[in-house]
Amino acid sequence: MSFDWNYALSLLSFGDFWTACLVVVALSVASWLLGNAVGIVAAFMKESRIGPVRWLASGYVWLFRSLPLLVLLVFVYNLPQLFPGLADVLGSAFVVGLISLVLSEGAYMAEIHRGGLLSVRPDQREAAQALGLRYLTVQRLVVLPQAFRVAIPSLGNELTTIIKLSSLVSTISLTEILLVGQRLYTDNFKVLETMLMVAFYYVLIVSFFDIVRRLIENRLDVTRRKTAAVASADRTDRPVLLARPRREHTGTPVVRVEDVDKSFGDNTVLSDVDLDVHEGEVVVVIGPSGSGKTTLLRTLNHLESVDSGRVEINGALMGYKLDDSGKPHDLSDAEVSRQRREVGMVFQRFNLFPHRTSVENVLLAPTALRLRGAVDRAGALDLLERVGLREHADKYPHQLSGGQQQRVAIARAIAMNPKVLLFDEPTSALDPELVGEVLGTIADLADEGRTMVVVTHEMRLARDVADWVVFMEDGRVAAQGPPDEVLGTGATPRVARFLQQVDHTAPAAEEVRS
Ligand SMILES: Nc1ncnc2c1ncn2[C@@H]1O[C@H](COP(=O)(O)OP(=O)(O)OP(=O)(O)O)[C@@H](O)[C@H]1O
Repeated sequence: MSFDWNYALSLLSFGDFWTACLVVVALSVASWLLGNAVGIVAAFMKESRIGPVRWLASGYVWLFRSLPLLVLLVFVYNLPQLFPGLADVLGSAFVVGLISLVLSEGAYMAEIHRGGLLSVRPDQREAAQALGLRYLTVQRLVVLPQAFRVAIPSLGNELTTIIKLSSLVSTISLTEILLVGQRLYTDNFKVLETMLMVAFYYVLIVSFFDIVRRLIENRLDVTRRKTAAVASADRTDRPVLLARPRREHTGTPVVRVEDVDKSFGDNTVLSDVDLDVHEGEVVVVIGPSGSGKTTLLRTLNHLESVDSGRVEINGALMGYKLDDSGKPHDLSDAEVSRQRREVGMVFQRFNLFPHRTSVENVLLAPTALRLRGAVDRAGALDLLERVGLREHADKYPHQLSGGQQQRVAIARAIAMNPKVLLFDEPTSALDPELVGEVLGTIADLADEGRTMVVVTHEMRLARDVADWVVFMEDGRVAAQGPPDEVLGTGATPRVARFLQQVDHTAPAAEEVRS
């Protein structure tokens, strides 16, 4: 018996196969889309802090990853025997196939999405929270797009798997490609010829979706875009900082910290901390590593809660409300997010959103929050102009130098027009030659009269830009006052020793004492 090529090729124009292809595509795409939705929900549930929610998701993933699809199909198909009310819905082989594939694939996709979610660095969530975005908005605009980009290759594989698994639905009489072939060869016994063409149709569909997957991957992966040469001609305001007239440490405080204590387990990180920051004042916080500077800064926008004491921004207690007996209760996510909009934050590692261009980073929060009078694209471009980066507006973070990224982060923070700007070691992650441009931008903001709290090891900032310097040691404010006093002749021996370590132009402790 010879292979009948003419017959095999004639099946290329056999209409039933093409109709069956459409059924396979519709079933596979619908299962993939719904499986993704189930998978994302299950992935979030598996990461939940609530035990029963986590157990429910784990149970689902465990059960449906263990069950063979064929068993599930037959089970779902026969459910109307137990529940006759389901006969209408489960009368269609397509619906039975869809439900079974979604349940089964959702379990696999949950693990893929969980991997994607875990790959998003926690500081991305923090940067979005610090902009005053609520939990769900943070997930939608910042976490999921980044997680999805990581998951896309594996999710593409799942679509291929689904397309192939859809052949199993022939067992419950869905007229898909395999069933069309089976019907043909039971009539004419040309098994090999028919199965060759069945294979051809599956390969065709899988190849088509492979191309689509690659296109989507390319589109979503912004890091594959060509890195335009980073122009060195952008404005780097001041090569050296100019000392500015000091502002008096008086008036109504924008930030008030009173008796704040904070521990991590047994480690007391802040103890009896008091601090006032007045409107238009630049407070620079210095001190040895581990003295609690960053933790103090993070309590100001409630990225870190306090154990006792109070933090007030513009007169409002940050993160808590007091009941009639004066007992503090946590504010809701929405209330804390609203408070955080008053406090801009710039992080040591910039924490720009890598899937958004510079201008989109600046616009993300104002657009998502739809605040009245919020900056629009023109406003965002103006802000980028102010930090000397107008011509880099459409570049992605990976196409910018560290100093440029930090200046975009500054523009992003001021786009919310906060009452106070916090800087957490804004130059520590920069190469030395890029430090000056960021310091210059901070000095410009000081000249504009912005209220700022800056944690830094840059003594130039403390000496030339600060109105008030706070020296922290072992979680306490060990000294505070105008820079000339704290860092100059009035420096305590401990501050003088610290200055000697970080700033070789400082006078030695002995000179200070004499
Ligand atoms: N989330 C956390 N969990 C546990 N311990 C923490 C946490 N954050 C900070 N700490 C601890 O708190 C102490 C103070 O840390 P913090 O980062 O505030 O100090 P710092 O003065 O900013 O130090 P550096 O100048 O090195 O950044 C350190 O001992 C640190 O290990």
